[in-house]
Amino acid sequence: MTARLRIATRKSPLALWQTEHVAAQLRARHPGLVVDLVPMSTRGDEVLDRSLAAIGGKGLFLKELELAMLRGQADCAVHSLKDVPMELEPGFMLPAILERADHADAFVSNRFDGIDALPPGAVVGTSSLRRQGQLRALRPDLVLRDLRGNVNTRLAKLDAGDYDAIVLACAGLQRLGFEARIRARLDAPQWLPAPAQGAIAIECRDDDGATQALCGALDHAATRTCVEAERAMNRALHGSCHVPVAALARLDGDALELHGLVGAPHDGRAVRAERRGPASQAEALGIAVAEQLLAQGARELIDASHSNSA
Ligand SMILES: NCc1[nH]cc(CCC(=O)O)c1CC(=O)O
Repeated sequence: MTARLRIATRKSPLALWQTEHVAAQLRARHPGLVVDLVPMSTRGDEVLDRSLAAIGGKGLFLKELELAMLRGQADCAVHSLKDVPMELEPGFMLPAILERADHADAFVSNRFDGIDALPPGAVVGTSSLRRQGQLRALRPDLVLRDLRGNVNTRLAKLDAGDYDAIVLACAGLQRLGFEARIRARLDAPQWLPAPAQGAIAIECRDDDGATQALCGALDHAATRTCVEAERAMNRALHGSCHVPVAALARLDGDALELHGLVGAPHDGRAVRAERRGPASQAEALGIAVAEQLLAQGARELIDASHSNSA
């Protein structure tokens, strides 16, 4: 019998690119394996006129794909790990986290070279509270406007003249062939990405050993260690995904270094923390950095942005 693996995916160009990338790697690792894509539409993709928080959070992007796995229509699903809730649905696990691509955010503009070059009162598009908070902290004068939709849609809105600049993830732009649109990389330690930004994850049922064995071949241990610390920090700070939290862990031999930030999109306040620990204690490091942030008042900043995010 020919071994076959069906991968559920969202239909956005970035999701399809990422799933094709996983499929190609699986075929290379397992000669003879037949890998098919099962593209699906999710509520998170369809409802564009309301904020994600208002319609139920980022988990919406996963739900239909998880149902397909429960119904036996797909064996696994591919996600951007930064869009995966800190707590997975019971019955699911991540058999592989692929090697991280560029973790940084990108400043994209048709007129300006970077945040510092923006004139007073310039209009910057992003719906991410994390990006809004960091922009506000650097430049209280900027006008921040919502910008939703997939990467291609957001670039089109910039080109239509709706914004002076927008902020996107470098990884998504690079994957879709838009690397040339990156005017500046917004990078650590001044600017921090979303927890797990740039990392692709495969999700499957935790009772499906055959799929776990096939997908496990793509797991990248160093990336898993880093994102474990980042996600543990985020988990310790809140329950939902729609909060102004940023984190970046880097592995240097056996030493793991984690930078964390909580911002306030509305007034530009921000608290930061950083700490090093052994790679074997990634989760504890994440919790320790979260505690440092909470000791500086992070809870108040998170609650303030919640009450304003609708
Ligand atoms: N929020 C959507 C999303 N989810 C993952 C990426 C980029 C790819 C990645 O982080 O791996 C993007 C686009 C963006 O933030 O610009």
